[in-house]
Amino acid sequence: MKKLLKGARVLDPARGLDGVMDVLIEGGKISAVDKEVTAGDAEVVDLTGLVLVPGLVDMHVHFRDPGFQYKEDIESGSRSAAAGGFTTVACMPNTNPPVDNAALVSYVISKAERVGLVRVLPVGCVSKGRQGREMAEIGDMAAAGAVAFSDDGKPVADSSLMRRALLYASMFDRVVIDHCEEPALSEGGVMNEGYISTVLGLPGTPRSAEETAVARDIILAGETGARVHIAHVSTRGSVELIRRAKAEGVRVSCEVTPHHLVLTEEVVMGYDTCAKVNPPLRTEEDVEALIEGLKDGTIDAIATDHAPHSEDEKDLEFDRAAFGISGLETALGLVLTCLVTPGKLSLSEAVRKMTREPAGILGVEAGTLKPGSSADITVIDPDREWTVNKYDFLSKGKNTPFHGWKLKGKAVMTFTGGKMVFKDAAWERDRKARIVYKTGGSPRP
Ligand SMILES: NC(=O)N[C@@H](CC(=O)O)C(=O)O
Repeated sequence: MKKLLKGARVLDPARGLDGVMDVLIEGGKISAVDKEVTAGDAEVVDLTGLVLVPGLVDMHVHFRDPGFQYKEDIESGSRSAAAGGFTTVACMPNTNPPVDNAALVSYVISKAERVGLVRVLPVGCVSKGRQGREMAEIGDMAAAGAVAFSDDGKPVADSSLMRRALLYASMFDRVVIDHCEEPALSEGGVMNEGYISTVLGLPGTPRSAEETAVARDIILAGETGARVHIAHVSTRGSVELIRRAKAEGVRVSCEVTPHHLVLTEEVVMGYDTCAKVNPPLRTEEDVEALIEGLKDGTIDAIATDHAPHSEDEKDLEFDRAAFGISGLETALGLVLTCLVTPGKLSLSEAVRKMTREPAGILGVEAGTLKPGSSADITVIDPDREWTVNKYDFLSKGKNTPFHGWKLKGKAVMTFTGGKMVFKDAAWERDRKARIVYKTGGSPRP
């Protein structure tokens, strides 16, 4: 079955493409991207006025399966990803049991394939049971399809274990993703340490808890020559450390979440537990440094750290609630509204950090529209105005601090391997109505 996606602005930062073009899909693959492609027998989809980009890649999600499926499972997580415009996600192993062996890596892969909506790439644990003591079977897990290794949710606090894991993972050309947090400094902290934590009477986590761990990882990566990836960077100091390390040739990459780019600790003022996240939301100065880091290439990728929780785990006193934000369905809208529209980041830079860059860090073939590659495609309506409604989320996790936010720009169609895995029904209705209004006739089928 051939499909011809016609007339969109096609943006593929991996290949430096930006212009109105047609995209032909054949046998689940991209077969042509060009001005005026003709294919007589293809189903034609008119995308005039829309933006077509490679399927978004999120290198940091929590799908909670096995063990915590009441928060999310691979099916609900996949639906949520497709609705957010993501076609590839890397899934963290802080499940129950933790994904620390080849059998569990295979479980995640086969369940995701059965669901068949998006590509779910398992990240395996660095340590057995995520206990931070003994190294897990990294080689076995790599052979079974783990794309990276991390104890995310916890740091690899033992520096000797981290050093050995870096060396060992590099033998399989895999990256270690570290949740940088020095436990002795962060212990008990539930928000950023500062004036607001003092006013609210909540224990704070200082920036140094993150930065000392980032510094250690940089030193270990420099010494071993192995690659390290720093998850969810949140402070100005971390950005500066990583910038300096990159300039010195250390093989370090990092990501930032949409919530750390658009919110500060001030949203905690009302004790909203949906703003309780790890690492904590910081200050304006940190947000500015994170955006600067994105622009100058210090920060490679935007990743959601999609962390769904049940209502019972959030509807509690602030210090007892779970850490985490359900982020897949708001990420693109937040990036477009808060970074691209005000000119802080170009559309092309934003797309690059949500496609090519994370795919490159994980070493997976995704994030480009190169002919011959899998037809993983996201169609964005940059003018679509919408209001975040957590009850509309396809994720089981309704824990968002963005409920009620008015955003502009949205994924309206998502294709994985040429198959449409999401279409925004409300948007489609409005578009058809607009066409009728313009032409005064019946809408095109
Ligand atoms: N980011 C979060 O606030 N929560 C994550 C784990 C983590 O990275 O702390 C989760 O798994 O819930």
